Amino acid sequence: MVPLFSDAGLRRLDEIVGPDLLCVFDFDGTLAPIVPQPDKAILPQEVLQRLSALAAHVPLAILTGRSVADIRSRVAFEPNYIIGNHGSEGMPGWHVNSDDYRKLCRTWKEVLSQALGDKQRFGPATWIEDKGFSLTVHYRAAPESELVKKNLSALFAQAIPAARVIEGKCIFNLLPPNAPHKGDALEKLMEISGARHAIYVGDDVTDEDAFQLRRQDIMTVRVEYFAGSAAEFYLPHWPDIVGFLDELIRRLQELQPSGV
Ligand SMILES: O=P(O)(O)OC[C@H]1O[C@H](O[C@H]2O[C@H](CO)[C@@H](O)[C@H](O)[C@H]2O)[C@H](O)[C@@H](O)[C@@H]1O
Repeated sequence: MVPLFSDAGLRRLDEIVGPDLLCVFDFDGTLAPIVPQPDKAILPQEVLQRLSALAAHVPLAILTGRSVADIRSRVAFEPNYIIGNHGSEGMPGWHVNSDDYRKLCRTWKEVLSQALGDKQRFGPATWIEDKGFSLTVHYRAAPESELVKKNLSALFAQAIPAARVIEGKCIFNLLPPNAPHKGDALEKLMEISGARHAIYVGDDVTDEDAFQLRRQDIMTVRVEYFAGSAAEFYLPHWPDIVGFLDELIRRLQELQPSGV
Protein backbone atom coordinates (compact mmCIF):
# COMPACT_ATOMS: atom_id res chain seq x y z
CA MET A 1 0.00 0.00 0.00
CA VAL A 2 1.24 3.43 -0.96
CA PRO A 3 0.04 6.78 0.44
CA LEU A 4 -2.66 8.22 -1.80
CA PHE A 5 -1.09 11.66 -1.73
CA SER A 6 2.15 10.47 -3.36
CA ASP A 7 3.46 10.66 -6.93
CA ALA A 8 2.12 7.16 -7.62
CA GLY A 9 -1.28 8.01 -6.12
CA LEU A 10 -1.66 11.23 -8.09
CA ARG A 11 -0.61 9.47 -11.32
CA ARG A 12 -3.26 6.80 -10.66
CA LEU A 13 -5.87 9.54 -10.18
CA ASP A 14 -4.80 10.98 -13.57
CA GLU A 15 -5.64 7.59 -15.14
CA ILE A 16 -8.91 7.02 -13.30
CA VAL A 17 -10.67 10.36 -12.86
CA GLY A 18 -12.87 11.32 -15.79
CA PRO A 19 -16.52 11.85 -16.64
CA ASP A 20 -17.01 8.05 -16.85
CA LEU A 21 -16.10 7.56 -13.18
CA LEU A 22 -18.16 5.82 -10.48
CA CYS A 23 -17.29 6.67 -6.85
CA VAL A 24 -18.10 3.99 -4.29
CA PHE A 25 -17.71 4.49 -0.54
CA ASP A 26 -18.03 2.28 2.48
CA PHE A 27 -19.83 4.02 5.39
CA ASP A 28 -18.48 3.31 8.91
CA GLY A 29 -14.83 4.28 9.26
CA THR A 30 -14.80 5.75 5.75
CA LEU A 31 -17.50 8.41 5.37
CA ALA A 32 -18.40 8.41 9.07
CA PRO A 33 -15.91 8.19 11.93
CA ILE A 34 -16.08 5.11 14.14
CA VAL A 35 -18.01 5.66 17.39
CA PRO A 36 -18.64 3.20 20.26
CA GLN A 37 -22.38 2.87 19.57
CA PRO A 38 -23.45 2.14 15.97
CA ASP A 39 -26.74 4.04 16.36
CA LYS A 40 -24.74 7.21 17.13
CA ALA A 41 -22.73 7.15 13.87
CA ILE A 42 -23.30 10.27 11.76
CA LEU A 43 -22.20 11.59 8.40
CA PRO A 44 -20.35 14.80 9.32
CA GLN A 45 -21.41 18.04 7.59
CA GLU A 46 -18.02 18.50 5.92
CA VAL A 47 -18.33 15.06 4.31
CA LEU A 48 -21.99 15.50 3.37
CA GLN A 49 -21.29 18.80 1.60
CA ARG A 50 -18.47 17.28 -0.42
CA LEU A 51 -20.46 14.18 -1.36
CA SER A 52 -23.25 16.41 -2.67
CA ALA A 53 -20.68 18.39 -4.70
CA LEU A 54 -19.14 15.17 -6.05
CA ALA A 55 -22.56 13.80 -7.00
CA ALA A 56 -23.02 16.78 -9.33
CA HIS A 57 -20.21 15.34 -11.48
CA VAL A 58 -20.29 11.55 -11.27
CA PRO A 59 -22.55 8.74 -10.01
CA LEU A 60 -22.03 7.87 -6.40
CA ALA A 61 -22.69 4.70 -4.39
CA ILE A 62 -22.58 3.78 -0.71
CA LEU A 63 -21.68 0.09 -0.30
CA THR A 64 -22.05 -0.77 3.35
CA GLY A 65 -22.34 -3.56 5.88
CA ARG A 66 -25.36 -1.76 7.37
CA SER A 67 -28.89 -2.18 6.07
CA VAL A 68 -30.13 0.14 3.35
CA ALA A 69 -32.81 1.63 5.64
CA ASP A 70 -30.20 2.37 8.30
CA ILE A 71 -27.98 4.24 5.83
CA ARG A 72 -30.97 6.17 4.40
CA SER A 73 -31.73 7.47 7.89
CA ARG A 74 -28.13 8.72 8.29
CA VAL A 75 -27.43 10.26 4.90
CA ALA A 76 -29.23 13.53 4.15
CA PHE A 77 -28.91 13.22 0.38
CA GLU A 78 -29.75 10.61 -2.25
CA PRO A 79 -26.71 8.84 -3.70
CA ASN A 80 -27.31 7.03 -7.01
CA TYR A 81 -27.03 3.68 -5.24
CA ILE A 82 -27.22 2.46 -1.65
CA ILE A 83 -26.20 -1.19 -1.37
CA GLY A 84 -26.49 -2.74 2.08
CA ASN A 85 -25.53 -5.92 3.97
CA HIS A 86 -22.07 -6.03 2.35
CA GLY A 87 -23.57 -6.28 -1.15
CA SER A 88 -26.60 -8.51 -0.76
CA GLU A 89 -29.30 -5.84 -0.25
CA GLY A 90 -30.54 -3.24 -2.69
CA MET A 91 -28.73 -4.22 -5.87
CA PRO A 92 -31.05 -3.87 -8.86
CA GLY A 93 -31.76 -7.38 -10.15
CA TRP A 94 -30.37 -9.27 -7.17
CA HIS A 95 -33.52 -10.24 -5.27
CA VAL A 96 -33.47 -13.95 -6.02
CA ASN A 97 -32.10 -15.26 -2.73
CA SER A 98 -33.33 -12.52 -0.38
CA ASP A 99 -35.90 -14.73 1.37
CA ASP A 100 -33.31 -17.45 1.99
CA TYR A 101 -30.89 -14.92 3.53
CA ARG A 102 -33.60 -13.58 5.82
CA LYS A 103 -34.68 -17.05 6.93
CA LEU A 104 -31.13 -18.13 7.66
CA CYS A 105 -30.37 -14.96 9.65
CA ARG A 106 -33.52 -15.40 11.74
CA THR A 107 -32.42 -18.94 12.65
CA TRP A 108 -28.85 -17.82 13.44
CA LYS A 109 -30.15 -15.00 15.60
CA GLU A 110 -32.27 -17.37 17.69
CA VAL A 111 -29.38 -19.77 18.24
CA LEU A 112 -26.90 -16.98 19.06
CA SER A 113 -29.27 -15.00 21.31
CA GLN A 114 -29.65 -18.05 23.48
CA ALA A 115 -25.91 -18.74 23.60
CA LEU A 116 -25.03 -15.10 24.43
CA GLY A 117 -27.07 -15.49 27.60
CA ASP A 118 -23.94 -17.14 29.02
CA LYS A 119 -22.46 -13.90 30.43
CA GLN A 120 -19.44 -15.75 31.84
CA ARG A 121 -18.26 -16.59 28.31
CA PHE A 122 -19.53 -13.61 26.36
CA GLY A 123 -19.65 -10.74 28.84
CA PRO A 124 -22.62 -8.55 29.76
CA ALA A 125 -22.51 -6.22 26.75
CA THR A 126 -22.11 -8.43 23.68
CA TRP A 127 -25.09 -7.96 21.38
CA ILE A 128 -26.49 -8.84 17.96
CA GLU A 129 -27.29 -6.23 15.31
CA ASP A 130 -29.92 -7.76 13.03
CA LYS A 131 -29.74 -6.27 9.53
CA GLY A 132 -32.15 -8.68 7.88
CA PHE A 133 -29.76 -10.20 5.31
CA SER A 134 -26.78 -10.51 7.67
CA LEU A 135 -26.00 -10.20 11.38
CA THR A 136 -23.27 -8.38 13.25
CA VAL A 137 -22.17 -9.38 16.73
CA HIS A 138 -20.67 -6.42 18.62
CA TYR A 139 -18.26 -6.95 21.52
CA ARG A 140 -16.69 -3.45 21.77
CA ALA A 141 -18.02 -2.95 25.31
CA ALA A 142 -16.93 -6.39 26.57
CA PRO A 143 -14.62 -6.07 29.60
CA GLU A 144 -12.30 -8.92 28.52
CA SER A 145 -12.62 -8.38 24.81
CA GLU A 146 -9.84 -10.76 23.64
CA LEU A 147 -11.33 -13.65 25.58
CA VAL A 148 -14.86 -12.82 24.41
CA LYS A 149 -13.60 -12.63 20.84
CA LYS A 150 -12.04 -16.10 21.15
CA ASN A 151 -15.22 -17.53 22.68
CA LEU A 152 -17.36 -15.98 19.94
CA SER A 153 -15.20 -17.52 17.19
CA ALA A 154 -15.60 -20.93 18.83
CA LEU A 155 -19.36 -20.41 19.16
CA PHE A 156 -19.82 -19.51 15.47
CA ALA A 157 -17.80 -22.53 14.32
CA GLN A 158 -19.83 -24.84 16.49
CA ALA A 159 -23.35 -23.35 16.33
CA ILE A 160 -23.59 -21.80 12.85
CA PRO A 161 -20.85 -23.49 10.79
CA ALA A 162 -22.40 -22.43 7.47
CA ALA A 163 -21.94 -18.71 8.18
CA ARG A 164 -19.24 -16.71 6.41
CA VAL A 165 -17.65 -15.01 9.41
CA ILE A 166 -15.75 -11.79 8.73
CA GLU A 167 -14.03 -9.90 11.52
CA GLY A 168 -14.38 -6.16 11.73
CA LYS A 169 -13.69 -3.38 14.23
CA CYS A 170 -14.81 -5.04 17.51
CA ILE A 171 -17.43 -6.99 15.59
CA PHE A 172 -18.01 -10.22 13.72
CA ASN A 173 -20.08 -9.99 10.54
CA LEU A 174 -22.07 -13.16 9.82
CA LEU A 175 -23.07 -13.55 6.19
CA PRO A 176 -25.04 -16.30 4.44
CA PRO A 177 -22.73 -18.59 2.47
CA ASN A 178 -22.63 -17.64 -1.22
CA ALA A 179 -24.23 -14.23 -0.57
CA PRO A 180 -22.68 -11.57 -2.79
CA HIS A 181 -19.82 -9.64 -1.19
CA LYS A 182 -18.51 -6.13 -1.72
CA GLY A 183 -16.28 -7.20 -4.62
CA ASP A 184 -19.24 -8.76 -6.45
CA ALA A 185 -21.34 -5.68 -5.73
CA LEU A 186 -18.69 -3.25 -6.96
CA GLU A 187 -18.36 -5.10 -10.28
CA LYS A 188 -22.16 -5.18 -10.66
CA LEU A 189 -22.37 -1.44 -9.91
CA MET A 190 -19.85 -0.73 -12.67
CA GLU A 191 -21.90 -2.83 -15.04
CA ILE A 192 -25.27 -1.22 -14.31
CA SER A 193 -23.95 2.34 -14.06
CA GLY A 194 -22.04 1.99 -17.34
CA ALA A 195 -18.97 3.52 -15.66
CA ARG A 196 -15.64 2.69 -17.28
CA HIS A 197 -13.62 3.53 -14.16
CA ALA A 198 -14.30 3.36 -10.42
CA ILE A 199 -12.78 4.45 -7.16
CA TYR A 200 -13.54 2.32 -4.11
CA VAL A 201 -12.81 3.61 -0.60
CA GLY A 202 -13.13 1.43 2.51
CA ASP A 203 -11.51 0.79 5.86
CA ASP A 204 -12.21 -2.72 7.10
CA VAL A 205 -11.98 -6.44 6.46
CA THR A 206 -15.19 -6.75 4.39
CA ASP A 207 -13.75 -4.09 2.07
CA GLU A 208 -10.93 -6.49 1.20
CA ASP A 209 -13.36 -8.34 -1.13
CA ALA A 210 -13.41 -5.15 -3.21
CA PHE A 211 -9.71 -4.34 -2.76
CA GLN A 212 -8.80 -7.83 -3.98
CA LEU A 213 -10.38 -7.28 -7.38
CA ARG A 214 -7.13 -5.70 -8.52
CA ARG A 215 -8.62 -4.34 -11.75
CA GLN A 216 -6.78 -1.72 -13.77
CA ASP A 217 -10.03 0.23 -14.14
CA ILE A 218 -10.74 0.28 -10.36
CA MET A 219 -8.61 2.33 -7.98
CA THR A 220 -8.80 1.14 -4.37
CA VAL A 221 -8.12 3.25 -1.30
CA ARG A 222 -8.05 2.19 2.35
CA VAL A 223 -8.66 4.59 5.21
CA GLU A 224 -5.73 3.92 7.60
CA TYR A 225 -2.67 1.86 6.77
CA PHE A 226 -2.88 -1.90 7.24
CA ALA A 227 0.07 -4.01 6.10
CA GLY A 228 -2.04 -7.01 5.04
CA SER A 229 -4.52 -5.04 2.93
CA ALA A 230 -4.89 -5.59 -0.82
CA ALA A 231 -5.83 -1.92 -1.34
CA GLU A 232 -3.51 0.00 -3.68
CA PHE A 233 -3.43 3.24 -1.70
CA TYR A 234 -4.21 4.50 1.78
CA LEU A 235 -5.20 7.66 3.59
CA PRO A 236 -3.37 7.75 6.94
CA HIS A 237 -6.27 8.94 9.10
CA TRP A 238 -10.05 9.18 8.85
CA PRO A 239 -10.19 13.02 8.51
CA ASP A 240 -8.06 12.71 5.34
CA ILE A 241 -11.23 11.60 3.52
CA VAL A 242 -12.19 15.29 3.36
CA GLY A 243 -9.00 16.25 1.49
CA PHE A 244 -9.47 13.28 -0.83
CA LEU A 245 -13.04 14.34 -1.70
CA ASP A 246 -11.76 17.89 -2.35
CA GLU A 247 -9.11 16.50 -4.70
CA LEU A 248 -11.72 14.51 -6.66
CA ILE A 249 -14.06 17.48 -6.92
CA ARG A 250 -11.22 19.78 -8.05
CA ARG A 251 -10.13 17.34 -10.75
CA LEU A 252 -13.69 16.84 -12.01
CA GLN A 253 -14.32 20.60 -12.07
CA GLU A 254 -11.18 21.06 -14.18
CA LEU A 255 -12.54 18.57 -16.72
CA GLN A 256 -15.61 20.71 -17.32
CA PRO A 257 -15.57 23.12 -20.26
CA SER A 258 -14.81 26.64 -18.94
CA GLY A 259 -17.85 28.68 -17.97
CA VAL A 260 -19.81 25.62 -16.76
O1 LIG B 1 -19.27 -1.68 5.67
P1 LIG B 1 -19.41 -0.59 6.69
O2 LIG B 1 -20.34 0.50 6.25
O3 LIG B 1 -18.08 -0.07 7.18
O4 LIG B 1 -20.09 -1.32 7.93
C1 LIG B 1 -19.31 -2.20 8.77
C2 LIG B 1 -19.97 -2.31 10.11
O5 LIG B 1 -20.10 -0.96 10.59
C3 LIG B 1 -20.76 -0.77 11.85
O6 LIG B 1 -19.89 -1.18 12.88
C4 LIG B 1 -18.71 -0.39 12.97
O7 LIG B 1 -19.06 0.98 13.22
C5 LIG B 1 -19.72 1.21 14.50
C6 LIG B 1 -20.04 2.70 14.57
O8 LIG B 1 -18.92 3.48 14.35
C7 LIG B 1 -18.79 0.76 15.65
O9 LIG B 1 -19.43 0.94 16.90
C8 LIG B 1 -18.43 -0.73 15.46
O10 LIG B 1 -17.51 -1.14 16.47
C9 LIG B 1 -17.77 -0.89 14.08
O11 LIG B 1 -17.40 -2.24 13.83
C10 LIG B 1 -22.11 -1.46 11.85
O12 LIG B 1 -22.65 -1.43 13.15
C11 LIG B 1 -22.05 -2.90 11.33
O13 LIG B 1 -23.35 -3.40 11.14
C12 LIG B 1 -21.35 -2.93 9.98
O14 LIG B 1 -21.25 -4.27 9.52
